[in-house]
Amino acid sequence: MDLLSGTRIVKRFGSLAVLRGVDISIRRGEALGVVGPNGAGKTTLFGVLAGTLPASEGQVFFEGQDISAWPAATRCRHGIARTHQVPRPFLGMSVLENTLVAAQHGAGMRGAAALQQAQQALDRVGLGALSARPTATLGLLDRKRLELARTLATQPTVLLLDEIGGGLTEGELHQLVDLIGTLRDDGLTIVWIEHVLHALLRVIDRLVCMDAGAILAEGTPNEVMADPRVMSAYLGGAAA
Ligand SMILES: Nc1ncnc2c1ncn2[C@@H]1O[C@H](COP(=O)(O)OP(=O)(O)OP(=O)(O)O)[C@@H](O)[C@H]1O
Repeated sequence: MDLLSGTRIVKRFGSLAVLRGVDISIRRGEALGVVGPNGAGKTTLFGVLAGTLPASEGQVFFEGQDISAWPAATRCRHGIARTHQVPRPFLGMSVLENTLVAAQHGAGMRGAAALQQAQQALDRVGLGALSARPTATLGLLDRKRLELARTLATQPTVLLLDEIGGGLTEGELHQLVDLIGTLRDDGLTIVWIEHVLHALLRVIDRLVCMDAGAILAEGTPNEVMADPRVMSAYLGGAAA
């Protein structure tokens, strides 16, 4: 059974149809990559799956249940967590405080349990020793780690990662990919939108390519990358 899926998802902004009947299935325990040219609708699809954007048409299912009407906070409590393309941690707070907020608001935890959950999430991403640091002093890789810790503190079943590799040096990206690989190996289901293809390919089992609000191709990474429609979508996107 799929862990998370969307059926015939349509999303319109006014008269603009940004998603045009997308069917997507995410299997429990898999790492699924999502690629596609700018404006393909990838982030919008994440919004619909996570519940921050209401779909205009279609349904979202999680663990066999129709969750289309669930608000984002309810979906988060049930284990659907996402990172954002532009993370917005509270810069005035410490690393631990930021993670604690996620444990409290995302997972509904309180007191010592929330604190323990936040500390474990920081240890898991390698930020345990920096928990007292003001968030504003973190470098980019550590901010990405913090973004992951904030999602882990909500006790997710599935992680939706939106271009978390952006802006890193090759060496930093390597470390981030290793970290995401350990989360996958721990059994988390991962859906990762990423333009940096070689990073994605080190983690994912399956790949989906979107273009113009629809799924153009899906399958093993090799199958999708060899699909001529995928190449022409990228060239078309670059020329646009
Ligand atoms: N709130 C909104 N109102 C109107 N149009 C929007 C809104 N959000 C997104 N769009 C449009 O929807 C289209 C798809 O955007 P989306 O961010 O989902 O694409 P994407 O595939 O994630 O692109 P990128 O790789 O550049 O992040 C774009 O044309 C974008 O301008």
